[in-house]
Formats: sequence, C-alpha cells, structure tokens
Amino acid sequence: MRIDVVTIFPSYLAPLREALLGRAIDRGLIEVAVHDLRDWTHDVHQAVDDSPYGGGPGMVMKPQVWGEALDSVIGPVIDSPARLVVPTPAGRPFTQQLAHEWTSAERLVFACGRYEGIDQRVVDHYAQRMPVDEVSIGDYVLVGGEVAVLVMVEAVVRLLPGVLGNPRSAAEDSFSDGLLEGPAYTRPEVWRDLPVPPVLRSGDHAAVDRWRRDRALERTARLRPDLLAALPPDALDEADRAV
Ligand SMILES: CC(C)N1CCN(Cc2ccc(Cn3ccc4ccc(-c5n[nH]c(N)c5C#N)cc43)cc2)CC1
Repeated sequence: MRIDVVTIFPSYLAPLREALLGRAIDRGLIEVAVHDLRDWTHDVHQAVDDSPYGGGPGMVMKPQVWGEALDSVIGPVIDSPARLVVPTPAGRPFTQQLAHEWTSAERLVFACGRYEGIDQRVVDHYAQRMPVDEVSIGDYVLVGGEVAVLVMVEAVVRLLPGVLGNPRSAAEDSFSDGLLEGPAYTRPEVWRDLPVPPVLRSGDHAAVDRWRRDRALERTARLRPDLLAALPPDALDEADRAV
C-alpha cells in the first residue's frame, strides 16, 4: 500500500516513520510520502487560504492549490487505484470496519485541511473521478486534519498482513466481536496488594475464556451499551445473557 499525505505541516506527520509504522516502511510493507501543500503555490506569500464566501469566521483553503497538489500526487485520475481521504469534523465516523475496508486500497491519499477546512469543490471535483471519503475520527473538534491522519493510518496499516508480529492481535481486536476488550494482567502476581484474578493462573483454558468473555460483556454494558444493543440477536448465548 502506498500512502500519500498532503499538508501545510509536514513535520506533524513525522510519527509515521517511527516504531511499528516505521518498521513497516523499512520492510517494504508500505510506502509513505508526505507533501507540503505550499510546494504548489505560486505567489510570494505561498497563500493557501482565503476569506469564506458568504462571510463567517476564519479562512477556507483555496481550491486551486489543492487541485494542483492532488493532480500531481494522485496522477492520472482515470483508473487510479487511489482513494482520497479528507478528514473533517463534518465527516462520517471513521470505524474499525472502515479501516478494514481501506486495507484493500492500493493507494490512500490524505488531504489534511486547516483553518475552517478545504473549499468543498475540491471534494466535489475528485468525487466525480475516484472514491472520496470525508471522515471524522470523533465528535470533538481539532485544529486540522493531521492528527486524524495519524490515527487512521495507524488503524489501517496495523491490519495489513505482516505488520503486526502476532496476526491474532488484529483478528482479536476490540470491536472484532462487537464487544470491548476485558482487563489484561501480567507479572507480578500481586502488585500493591492487588492480585491477578486466580482464574487466569488456573491453567483451565475454558474457564479463562469464559471469565474473559464475562468481563468483556460487563465492561461493554457499563461503558458502551450501544455496542451491546447493536449486536445481532444470535451473538449472545445463554451464558452471555446470564452476565
Ligand atoms: C463558523 C462556525 C459555526 N463553524 C462551526 C463548525 N466548525 C467546524 C470546524 C472546526 C474545526 C476545523 C479545523 N479543521 C480544519 C481541517 C480539519 C480536519 C479535521 C478536523 C477534525 N476535527 N475533529 C475531528 N474529529 C476532525 C477529523 N477528522 C478539523 C479540521 C474545521 C471546521 C467551523 C466553524
């Protein structure tokens, strides 16, 4: 998978070259290129924004600059294998399911807006030619799209074959069975008078599996009852319902 990011703050994307993602790049599992939007300006001030039509606070990012940048980065749009992703507070929710869907994309091109966002005609123009996703990483307001891109790239890349050391990790993600994950423990056996639940040291794998499922159901009911309500009718067995 090739990932391109266009931004006025390239250094914001430096974490893409660290740790797990950096190793995925080094191993050739992904290619990552970060582009400075201002490279496609032609004025001495390198202007990327202008006042909003219709008035209102703040500035809007200019379509001309974005058009030149994305034409250059995406290349000939016809039959492009790329998806254009535009983070925005006004987007559809970015979810684990969407992360999985994007793992089949040959290319992901992220357009990081700032100010009050990017002139809508940029999305409208490219949506006529390729898949465009306007997505939000959550119901809170950021200052720009860069942090959202870091979140989304990590969520997608970790799902790619070979990236995670243990493939079971991605397969058994939180939300993979519709529930939140239960608690995890490691040594020491007792820490500040708090013991590890004895069942986890029992060696009884069936009992451990049941205990973990019960804790996941309890946690989901407490913190995310909406996830429980969204489960298909046959998702919970009799033992689950007893929790
Ligand atoms: C006038 C008045 C009533 N308006 C009311 C609505 N406000 C919405 C508004 C607010 C801030 C920004 C800053 N910004 C620029 C590009 C950009 C990309 C993503 C995000 C972003 N924020 N939160 C997320 N989950 C995001 C994602 N993904 C934020 C971005 C852009 C837009 C703007 C002001």
